[in-house]
Amino acid sequence: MVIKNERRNGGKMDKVAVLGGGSLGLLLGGKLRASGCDCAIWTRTRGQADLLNAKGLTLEDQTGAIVSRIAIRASAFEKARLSETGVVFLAVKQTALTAEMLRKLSGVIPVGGAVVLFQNGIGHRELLKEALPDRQLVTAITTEGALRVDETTVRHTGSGEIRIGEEEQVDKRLLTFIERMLKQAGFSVFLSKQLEDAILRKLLVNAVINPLTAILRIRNGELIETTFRMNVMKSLFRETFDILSAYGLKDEPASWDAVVRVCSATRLNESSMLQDVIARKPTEVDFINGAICRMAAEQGKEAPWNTAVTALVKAIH
Ligand SMILES: NC(=O)C1=CN([C@@H]2O[C@H](COP(=O)(O)OP(=O)(O)OC[C@H]3O[C@@H](n4cnc5c(N)ncnc54)[C@H](OP(=O)(O)O)[C@@H]3O)[C@@H](O)[C@H]2O)C=CC1
Ligand SMILES: CC(C)(CO)C(=O)C(=O)O
Repeated sequence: MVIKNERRNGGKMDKVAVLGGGSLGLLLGGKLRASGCDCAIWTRTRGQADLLNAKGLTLEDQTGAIVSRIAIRASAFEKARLSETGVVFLAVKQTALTAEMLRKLSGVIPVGGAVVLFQNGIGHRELLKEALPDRQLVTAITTEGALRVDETTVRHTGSGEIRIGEEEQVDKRLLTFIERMLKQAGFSVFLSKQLEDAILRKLLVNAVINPLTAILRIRNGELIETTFRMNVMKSLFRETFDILSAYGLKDEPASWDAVVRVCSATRLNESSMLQDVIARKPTEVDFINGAICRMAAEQGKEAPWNTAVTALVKAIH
């Protein structure tokens, strides 16, 4: 199917955009656009934007079967412009949030604009708050699974949910707008006043599953297949839970069950850290296990397991 190549947004300001043409960005952008939202995808390279404009985006289900082909409006981030009250869904890795990137973001997102943060791990909210004063920052935690197959194809590897923080400093109408937009695109969305708990729980899951699958080069489900792997998982889990419990994480047995459940529910997934290791890209380990080590240090505790997995993941390449 040939899709009309839309005018690049030279001079045109976007009202809604997804920054990042990777796994999550293509899933968000594709589904938003398919639901009728006039959302643009901002990519790192001009080449990917050209391909998306020319070919559209192919959305696959978890078996790899094509679900839909969607006409897309894409532009390279260097050419991007956001309207005064625009919303950007930030779908880049934490490793991309360099000083240069933060400077660019502050040039593209006008005062009053909004950014929805989807990153795993912690630390990015504080970084962006400092770099983007007077913009509305919305934190999202998602258990959706996405995998970029190629520059114009994304596989929806697992349906989950999107929790959006209902923080006091964020305009309620903006939150409702974002919630409605994502729901219309087919996502399960919840506004939550207790997002901190969801952030800690996701951090725990990522801190256990991601480094071990990356080091052992196995899929999520293979982690719970042998007693040896379960023992290693349990040790990393116990240490991480103990450190996070000082920040309010509760119920160790239920938390362990949740980690095992995620392994089983996403058993065929390669974790995002394993995908990065295979693609020889920098991983988010510093913002997951590295962050746990820093939290331990603040409490005057040792974190030998988190220290070791951080070092091992970094040592792979
Ligand atoms: N994938 C998933 O299922 C989930 C991901 N997340 C989180 O979402 C975030 C994104 O993850 P994911 O989509 O998997 O990551 P990917 O690596 O697949 O995608 C990141 C995208 O960001 C782009 N990018 C990097 N630097 C820039 C830049 N300077 N300007 C514009 N684009 C840039 C990359 O471009 P290029 O490819 O050209 O380098 C890439 O397309 C991560 O923090 C992850 O932890 C959370 C839950 C689920
Ligand atoms: C939940 C999990 C582990 C699913 O793969 C994930 O979030 C990731 O890979 O980063």
